[in-house]
Amino acid sequence: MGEAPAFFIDNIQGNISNELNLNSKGYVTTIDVSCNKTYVIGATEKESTPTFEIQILDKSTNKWVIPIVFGTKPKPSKGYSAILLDEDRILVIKGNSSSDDCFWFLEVNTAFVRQQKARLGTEVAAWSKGVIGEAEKPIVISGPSGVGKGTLISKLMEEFPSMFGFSVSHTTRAPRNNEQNGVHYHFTERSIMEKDINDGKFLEFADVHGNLYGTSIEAVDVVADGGKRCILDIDVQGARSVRASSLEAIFIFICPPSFEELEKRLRARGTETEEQIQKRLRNAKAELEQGKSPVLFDHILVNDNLDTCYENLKKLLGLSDGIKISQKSELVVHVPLEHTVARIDQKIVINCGGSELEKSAINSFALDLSSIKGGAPGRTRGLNIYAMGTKIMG
Ligand SMILES: Nc1nc2c(ncn2[C@@H]2O[C@H](COP(=O)(O)OP(=O)(O)O)[C@@H](O)[C@H]2O)c(=O)[nH]1
Ligand SMILES: Nc1ncnc2c1ncn2[C@@H]1O[C@H](COP(=O)(O)OP(=O)(O)O)[C@@H](O)[C@H]1O
Repeated sequence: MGEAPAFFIDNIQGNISNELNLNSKGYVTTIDVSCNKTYVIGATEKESTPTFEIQILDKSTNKWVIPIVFGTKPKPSKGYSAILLDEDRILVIKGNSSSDDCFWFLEVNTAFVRQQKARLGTEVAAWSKGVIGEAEKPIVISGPSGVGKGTLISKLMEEFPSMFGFSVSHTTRAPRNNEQNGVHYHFTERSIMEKDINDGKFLEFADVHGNLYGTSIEAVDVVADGGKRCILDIDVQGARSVRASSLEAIFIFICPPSFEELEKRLRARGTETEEQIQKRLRNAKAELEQGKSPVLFDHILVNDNLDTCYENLKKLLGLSDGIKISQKSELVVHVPLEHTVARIDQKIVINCGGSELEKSAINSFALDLSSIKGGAPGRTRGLNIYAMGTKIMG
């Protein structure tokens, strides 16, 4: 069992404040990581915009290093606690915040951080927001161009608007007449997308029909943040990449009743030139071969009659017996400015103090980190909260 104080310093003196260039309103926490590095996490209010800054003191050389920081930073509060977990990430608990915004992880030696350190040859840290509970498994839908993936997904989203959200992919292809940027795709340039891929922002990407397509980690997280189940419309290569990633999903392959029917639909849609249609049909042959793989896909649906196929899709998603009621708890825990934290194995005990009793029904609870998943550059999910030995969230 270790102990970490909840502390904030409102009058910083000496080398740390000089190096961090904090003004008098800054708040700073130091954490020793391994035996030779001290991480200084400082919240500043430069030009009235609060921000977090990070510096590392390498005790072996006695030098300060400013790391490249990935991920979305938390908005600083006036007090926070920090506790090192397994030498690879620091849990930062924001005071005066509720549980949908108070748990953040500063990753210092996770696989993602090590990968970026090796790529950039410099110190790297990465923020990841902690989220209570787990998101429902995303649904990956693949199949050749023109088979009806988009049509089926639109039907599902129309019938169950509060249940499903679409993962908006990035692509380098030009928008079609009816397509809106940010709704159907994020239309982008290859050089920008390649940089973001290198920065680790993509869950998967692939060259499809001569253009780059990819699912950003943010695209999937945004849907889960809204309490919805994410649907991905991606090609077979992308499905394979997601299968190999840490994201657990359900994989569905949509087949045409025949190759001739596929060609007919593609032409009837009227969105591609003859050259593009030929390219899509050539690729469809390979995709139909790979789509038969039971290792890759959990379900195969033949889209012959649209209504029948849609009913079958709903059936395998457990939706044919009416709308499923969301099991999400609405309970939110408040962590006050002054609190203490202590670590017991994979649990962090947060004591909010007696004075907060009236504000919060729970004045002491345990944050269970034994099932955390994901992490930078996305959210860290699977946190659970228990009050006085009783599980209340997650
Ligand atoms: N790997 C991958 N494939 C994608 C992504 N977004 C779309 N695709 C696939 O790219 C292919 C072409 O999509 P699109 O240009 O919209 O044409 P359509 O399938 O004929 O409607 C389809 O197989 C999509 O499933 C993505 O983010 N990643
Ligand atoms: N079962 C079906 N029978 C006939 N036409 C279909 C069927 N499903 C989809 N379509 C039509 O086929 C075309 C291609 O469908 P679309 O959803 O755009 O395919 P994808 O997203 O897989 O490329 C569209 O014009 C759509 O209306």
